[in-house]
Amino acid sequence: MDYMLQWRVLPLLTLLASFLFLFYVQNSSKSSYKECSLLPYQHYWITSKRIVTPQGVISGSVEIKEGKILSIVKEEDWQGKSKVGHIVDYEEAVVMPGLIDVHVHLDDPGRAEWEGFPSGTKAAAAGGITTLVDMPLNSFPSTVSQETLKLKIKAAKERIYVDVGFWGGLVPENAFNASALEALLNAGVLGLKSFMCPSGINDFPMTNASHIKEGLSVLAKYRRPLLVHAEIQQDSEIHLEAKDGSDDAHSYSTYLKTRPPSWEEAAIRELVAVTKEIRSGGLAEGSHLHIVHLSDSSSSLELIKEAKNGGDSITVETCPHYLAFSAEEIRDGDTRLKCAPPIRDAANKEKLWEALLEGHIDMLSSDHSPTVPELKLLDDGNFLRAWGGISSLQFVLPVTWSYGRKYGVTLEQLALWWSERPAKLAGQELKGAIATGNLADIVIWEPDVEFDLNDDYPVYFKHPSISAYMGTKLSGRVLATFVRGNLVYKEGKHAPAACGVPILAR
Ligand SMILES: NC(=O)N[C@H]1NC(=O)NC1=O
Ligand SMILES: [Zn+2]
Ligand SMILES: [Zn+2]
Repeated sequence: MDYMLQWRVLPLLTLLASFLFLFYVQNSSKSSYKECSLLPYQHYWITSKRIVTPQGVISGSVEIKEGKILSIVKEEDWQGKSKVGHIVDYEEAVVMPGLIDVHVHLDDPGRAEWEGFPSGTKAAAAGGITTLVDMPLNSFPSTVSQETLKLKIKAAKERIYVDVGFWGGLVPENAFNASALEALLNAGVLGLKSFMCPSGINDFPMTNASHIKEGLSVLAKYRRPLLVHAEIQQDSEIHLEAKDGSDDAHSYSTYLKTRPPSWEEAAIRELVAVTKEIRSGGLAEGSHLHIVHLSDSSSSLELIKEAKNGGDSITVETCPHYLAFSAEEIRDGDTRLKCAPPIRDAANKEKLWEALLEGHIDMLSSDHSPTVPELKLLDDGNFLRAWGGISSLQFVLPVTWSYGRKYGVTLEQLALWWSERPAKLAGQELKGAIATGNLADIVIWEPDVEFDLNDDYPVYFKHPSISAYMGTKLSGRVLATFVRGNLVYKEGKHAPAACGVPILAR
């Protein structure tokens, strides 16, 4: 090519390449929009004989348009109504608000080999969870500042299949630094979380009552909750070091003795004293305390009931593993069931169910706290050294249903414990119920379909072998999960693109 010709052709080629590039960018963003959902409609109806609404279970249809619930029509009012849009008929399957799990450790960034945003949120979607709130610890660094929250958001971006909010950490380092806490809250955490005993994670130290009081008073201005892991180590108990390495370390009863109910009781007593102080100081407006994963259904629960009756703004959650298992049945060396506070005896479990059914326990959460199999020490079975935490994220709906049936649990109760009340705690007023104007976060499931959690079962969270539920039979199969109107999961298949969004409080 001669020199002059090159001069004319090159700019033309560059122009052509630019056009092609722009065309590609435009179209790839268009196709990724469609990849968010396995259903190619923006306006459609979900029909079923069993739709769980705050007004009860109805037979009818839910109209969804551009991610929101546009209307809910009962079957008897359906005739004569003009039906614009596609109809998906789920017949007898249950249509319920998507679950909101307010207590999940996704460990991303920093310990993504334990769990991760893609794996954790795929598991959530397959289990009917449409929103989860990520805990500030077990990832690295811990989410204790504006900067570390940014790292979380960056790690979550375009990698989450359901919506994800974040709790920030209240730790000694930031507790007396109101401007640091405000920066973290302004950056969008939905509230703060702290520990009253060692957390098991070095960069997440425990707090005392004065840290907690400071945290609660800053949070009150934002009307966001403080979540607390309520256990305080008591002196009188057997020393871990003395027992470690002995045969006893393989027996569950040894571990159980190391964390008696008095640990929970001491923590809750102290927390209630703090809320009383805040009230007497006239600072209670907007302040809210949430106790995570209650296991002790005796004295600790009584203290919570008293405080609630006295007008304190307190809520409490428990987890499916405390409702499904009891200490008596945990085999020696089965560290899959090690968690803190520990799973207690069968009588304690019965009382937990009673408290839940009577409304003294407000909600449920998974406390999905995974690790790698090596740290669960499954081969060795040393309860004192193994990682404490139960992997369960994908299974919480069928577990609550399967174990709750014998107590007469209703679909409305499931929606209350897993959607409505968690939505309120997380400040998500457009989520948590199938109601006109809300976001279309919905799970479709078949309560009577049983399945075995065997090795062939598709589990999406990492390391299913450490989950205490593997090897059990459950009832309640999730058919489909919709997040803001996107069908993100359908019968073993996820939408191609991860279109969940980070939820930031403002
Ligand atoms: N660090 C951490 O996730 N700890 C959790 N595990 C557990 O069993 N209880 C917890 O608080
Ligand atoms: Zn905890
Ligand atoms: Zn936890």
